[in-house]
Amino acid sequence: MANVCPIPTDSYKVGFIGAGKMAESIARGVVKSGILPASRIRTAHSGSARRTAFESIGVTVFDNNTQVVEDSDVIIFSVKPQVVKNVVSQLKPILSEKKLLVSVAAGVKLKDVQEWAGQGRFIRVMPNTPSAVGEAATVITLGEKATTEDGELISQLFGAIGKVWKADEKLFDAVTGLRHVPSLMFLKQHLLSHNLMPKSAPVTSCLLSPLGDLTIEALADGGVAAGLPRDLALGLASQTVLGAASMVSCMGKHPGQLKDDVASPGGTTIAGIHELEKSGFRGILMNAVVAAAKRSKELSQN
Ligand SMILES: NC(=O)C1=CN([C@@H]2O[C@H](COP(=O)(O)OP(=O)(O)OC[C@H]3O[C@@H](n4cnc5c(N)ncnc54)[C@H](OP(=O)(O)O)[C@@H]3O)[C@@H](O)[C@H]2O)C=CC1
Ligand SMILES: O=C(O)[C@@H]1CCC=N1
Repeated sequence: MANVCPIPTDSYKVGFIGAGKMAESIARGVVKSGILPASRIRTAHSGSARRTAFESIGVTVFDNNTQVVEDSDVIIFSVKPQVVKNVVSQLKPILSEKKLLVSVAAGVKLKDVQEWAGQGRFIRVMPNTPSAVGEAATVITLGEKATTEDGELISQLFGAIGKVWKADEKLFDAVTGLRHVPSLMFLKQHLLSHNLMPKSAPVTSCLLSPLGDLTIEALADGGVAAGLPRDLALGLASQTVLGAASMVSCMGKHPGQLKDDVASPGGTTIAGIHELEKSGFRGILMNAVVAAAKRSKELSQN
């Protein structure tokens, strides 16, 4: 660790390589939390829509990745998993030991990014889009060259936008699987489409609680089946459901849009959603709501 240069904790700058939906969610949440001012966040993109999305929160948008790396202390790689290798390899000459490097790419192992970068202190982070509303469920793991101080800095940064767990990298596939099944978005979508919300609030609120409980328990069981310790699985499941509900309530976006923001082409989320749809998941929830509403009506007629 002789050459490690500590990141200046009260003045560090964060740069996103990849100005997409995940980077925007983190940047929005970080600025809103107050842990970093927008003036200490930067990214790069050539398209006007993505530039405007970041500029509207006060983030500096450069024209290229080199400017982002040169002007940042913490670099967050937030491009699609399929392009991480190219991007890291291209930036390799300027990824000095002074920088703290973070990857949020699903399914990309630390040993690979470390090899592509040739050097550097890497931390792998699996966040989710409720970062934007301060309700993320984030899991981090430290690469072999990252220091305890590096881990604390990243835990604090992501802790400002949600809950953070540290876990062994071998659990990351299971974490990703558990966290990206946006179940409550479907639930609310169908409560709304059946006019069961908000008019019949007593019925839906009675139902929402046990449906939420069952959803959390089922997600946690899935996490355990995929290899997560029960405590971690339950913590992630409950925070994920809370995050999904907060996004629907706070963002003013259609739940289907929020789901689309999470599902990458050929990615993990769409694979999970495909399974849910094959099992008739939305129909099951709709039937449960309609059956409970019908029973409530029967009881009121007694
Ligand atoms: N969305 C989510 O819920 C989550 C995503 N992740 C991970 O975050 C990463 C990003 O995902 P997400 O934000 O959804 O994807 P997006 O497609 O929204 O964002 C990726 C961005 O990277 C840009 N990009 C592509 N190539 C380059 C390049 N060479 N240099 C700089 N930027 C480039 C894209 O540009 P362009 O706009 O031109 O395509 C796009 O803006 C992925 O690795 C994913 O696994 C992790 C957890 C949750
Ligand atoms: O769907 C995907 O694969 C990405 C990674 C995690 C969330 N979205």
